[in-house]
Amino acid sequence: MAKVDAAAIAAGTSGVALMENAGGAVADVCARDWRDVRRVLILAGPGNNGGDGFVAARRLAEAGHDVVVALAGDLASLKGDAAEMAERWMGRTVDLVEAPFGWAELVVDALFGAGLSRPLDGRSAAAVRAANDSGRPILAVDVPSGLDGATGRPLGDACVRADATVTFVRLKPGHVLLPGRALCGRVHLADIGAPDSAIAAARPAAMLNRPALWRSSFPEPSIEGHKYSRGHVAVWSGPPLAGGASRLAAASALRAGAGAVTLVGPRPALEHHAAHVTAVMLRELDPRAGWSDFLADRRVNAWVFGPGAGDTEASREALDQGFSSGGCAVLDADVFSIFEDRPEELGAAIEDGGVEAVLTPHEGEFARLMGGRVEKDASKIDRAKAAAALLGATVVLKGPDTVVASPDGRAAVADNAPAYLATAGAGDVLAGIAAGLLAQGMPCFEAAAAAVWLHGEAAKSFGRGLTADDLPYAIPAALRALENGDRS
Ligand SMILES: NC(=O)C1=CN([C@@H]2O[C@H](COP(=O)(O)OP(=O)(O)OC[C@H]3O[C@@H](n4cnc5c(N)ncnc54)[C@H](OP(=O)(O)O)[C@@H]3O)[C@@H](O)[C@H]2O)[C@@H](O)CC1
Ligand SMILES: Nc1ncnc2c1ncn2[C@@H]1O[C@H](COP(=O)(O)OP(=O)(O)O)[C@@H](O)[C@H]1O
Ligand SMILES: [K+]
Repeated sequence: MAKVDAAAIAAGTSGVALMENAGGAVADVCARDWRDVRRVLILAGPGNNGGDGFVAARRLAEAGHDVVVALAGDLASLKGDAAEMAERWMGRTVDLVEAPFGWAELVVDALFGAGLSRPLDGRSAAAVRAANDSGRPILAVDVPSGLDGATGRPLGDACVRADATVTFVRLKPGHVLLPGRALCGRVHLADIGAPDSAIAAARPAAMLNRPALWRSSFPEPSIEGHKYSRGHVAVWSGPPLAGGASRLAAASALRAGAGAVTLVGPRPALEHHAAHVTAVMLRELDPRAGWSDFLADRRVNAWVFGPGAGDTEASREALDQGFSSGGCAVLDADVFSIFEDRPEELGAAIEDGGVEAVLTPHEGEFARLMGGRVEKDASKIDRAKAAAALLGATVVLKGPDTVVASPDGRAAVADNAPAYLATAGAGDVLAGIAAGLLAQGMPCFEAAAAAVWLHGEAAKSFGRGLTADDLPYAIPAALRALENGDRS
């Protein structure tokens, strides 16, 4: 944002004009979201975030509100645009320690924004705690004070827990990554007049995972097609009594539009599968020919390995055969145990086999696979990107804020998964959807991002009470939402 602001100013929009628009947007949200509120307390910090607070104070007072500004530090030490805005504020200013929380009906947090560089301490930390404990609604300016906008994590113990946040120009990672997203409340994005050329000057760290990112490569069934032209997915089945995971993946690949899906495994496992599946095909693994022979069949376009696979000699051998067969693969679950603390070897196997791979670890599996190779304090976006670069594969780092990262540096963050998607087997469904899309020819990053979005929409369409068994049945509703262009 510093780059965008600087480029906007260089292109002729003054810093004061940007700040006026920023503070004005804050005042607009106060008036719109808190219609009946009259008494507004504004906590103003020592930098430009505080400057936005002074603008909001003036604009709210002009609109008839009773406003008090509680300033951290003294007026004389304000600089630049913030000093200018403080000068234009004619109302009451008190010291931060005297902030009248009991009097206020709404608190505007303009203490620290993008410039926060260290944990809050002393009076700022005390004011933040008092604001959180006051029971008054809090509207944060840019980011809740104490939150690191680049990572979505508080820098220290004290952090504002806002009911809403007004940010400017573009969302920051901290507005979508957890716990930041929860600390921001409702997020409003305001245009403050930074020209597009200024925005283009800064490369975004990531995009929100929305259909616009991948819609153009989403597969459409062709009237001239047949089941195999819609793609054939092979799912490796583990041993009997661990078959649920691979069955969920297989059913989901079919629902995502693959023309055919086959579960491949030892006969005792297939006997269990046979009691459950109908449209999914079953193929007994030929111990002499093996998994690679099945994959070599030209009609297999994507394979899934990991859900319910087991970390056994047989599955290690099959995984090796998979790598040497090449093709598109979704690697999940037990693959991360097999390659525990050996991501370089996994990356080499992917590269040597010429495999187009999508890896879908949750945080625990990610830590197991990567060992200490990725800096744990880095943002979830940067951790996923680092792993994608090291592995030469698309990495889907799952959770409430699933990040999809490509080795080419692109990243997308999902914000559409409902909390009740955290249910056993949901990850197996995601692996299956991704494989179904890969088999239909979608490139890895796009297939993974589309799968994550459909997974979240499917869960939402079903609602609470969702189990992973329900998820494949909910995929058609997500596909309809996509078709109807509900989201952009
Ligand atoms: N033209 C623009 O740029 C626009 C900017 N806009 C607004 O400006 C905000 C960014 O402003 P900013 O860069 O001045 O940073 P801000 O968040 O106010 O804090 C910096 C001050 O805090 C201090 N400080 C840091 N950590 C601290 C700590 N723990 N405890 C105590 N002090 C600490 C730091 O001191 P230092 O670290 O240098 O010692 C510095 O004095 C942005 O979020 C948006 O709201 C909009 O108006 C649009 C136009
Ligand atoms: N709090 C949450 N909110 C929304 N989605 C979540 C949350 N926690 C996990 N998920 C999603 O649920 C799925 C769980 O997958 P995973 O951890 O592999 O479980 P399993 O191995 O049981 O299938 C992932 O897609 C993940 O993104
Ligand atoms: K703030």
